[in-house]
Amino acid sequence: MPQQPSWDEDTSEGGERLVGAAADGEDLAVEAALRPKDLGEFVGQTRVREQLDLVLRAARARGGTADHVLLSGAPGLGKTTLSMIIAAEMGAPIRITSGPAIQHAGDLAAILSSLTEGEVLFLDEIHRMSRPAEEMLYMAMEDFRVDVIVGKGPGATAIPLELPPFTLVGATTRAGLLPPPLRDRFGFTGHMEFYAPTELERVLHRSAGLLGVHMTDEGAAEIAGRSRGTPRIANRLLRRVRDYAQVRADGVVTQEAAARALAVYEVDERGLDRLDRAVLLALLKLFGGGPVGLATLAVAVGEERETVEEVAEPFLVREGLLARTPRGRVATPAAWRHLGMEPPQQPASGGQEGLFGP
Ligand SMILES: Nc1ncnc2c1ncn2[C@@H]1O[C@H](COP(=O)(O)OP(=O)(O)OP(=O)(O)O)[C@@H](O)[C@H]1O
Ligand SMILES: [Mg+2]
Repeated sequence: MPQQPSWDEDTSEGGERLVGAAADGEDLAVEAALRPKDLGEFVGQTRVREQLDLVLRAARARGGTADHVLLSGAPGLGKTTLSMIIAAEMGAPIRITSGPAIQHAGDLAAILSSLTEGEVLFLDEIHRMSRPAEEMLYMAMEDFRVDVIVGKGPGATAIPLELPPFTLVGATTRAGLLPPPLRDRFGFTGHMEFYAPTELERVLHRSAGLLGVHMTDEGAAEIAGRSRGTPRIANRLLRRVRDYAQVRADGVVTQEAAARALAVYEVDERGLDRLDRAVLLALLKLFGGGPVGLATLAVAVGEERETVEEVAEPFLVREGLLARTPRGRVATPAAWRHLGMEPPQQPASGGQEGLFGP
């Protein structure tokens, strides 16, 4: 059975985890300063960047408003950043709101009717908008018009309201949850991928420059490898390593300082933290690599079932360390090797032959 990617892996932990992808309070405070301001500064995402560049250039050349843009991808990959870049590149103001903030269609009508021509409306977590608001948005996106309903029951009347042309930028961690009629109304959809280590090194060098931190190339590589493909995590780890370098070394972020600092914070070379390793270790040591049921595995690590399933597993699956099979959780040979053990020659129990190919 194919694994459904789950991008919401870190939403349940309140951002307390050093390698959690959701923004915590400290992130929010520094992120504004670290956000790239234009497409040229935006690292990686080559395809999305090139496509978006064309969309925006063409719109500018026509002297018009850019098509509506949908950005999808895991937390911390740069959706909010890109929405601000879109506005900056168009020389347009940006209005920021989110799906959960729009409870009633009236809330949306109020926002839409106050937009100025060419303005960018950023709708974060667009998959969490209420149904009536969503339907109002369809018409607004397509015809730049909304029907404001006045009154109730049989006497209710719809008053049409013209809107100035605007660009909607929607962001979602779950593109699959968007109703097709909504998805179809975006002229351009950009899917954000996880970043390669070399791209994260560039993000880190840029951030170190802005924060006034001295960092060697090796230091950047060490942090990048532990950042789970996510710029937000890379920037957060950089701040922790900077602290360590200040207090225990000469302030320079070297490979050694980074490795030692992140060992203190229990983030290993591959970006696994204490919980991730506890899950793998239980799976290997107590259950011979599985298969074992989720409930049993959760008891063995002393965590809630949901914590194991939603917090630890998505990254382990993504890294190819753990597989979810109909018979239970199974460790891959890579998991054994990651924890410094030899994978067993024979499959842990019968019937697993062929699970990982020849
Ligand atoms: N391509 C990039 N180049 C440089 N820095 C980046 C890039 N993408 C993201 N960042 C940094 O990562 C941080 C998080 O990015 P951002 O807030 O845009 O993520 P997001 O996709 O909106 O996350 P969420 O789903 O949690 O809202 C920003 O502070 C920004 O500095
Ligand atoms: Mg965001």
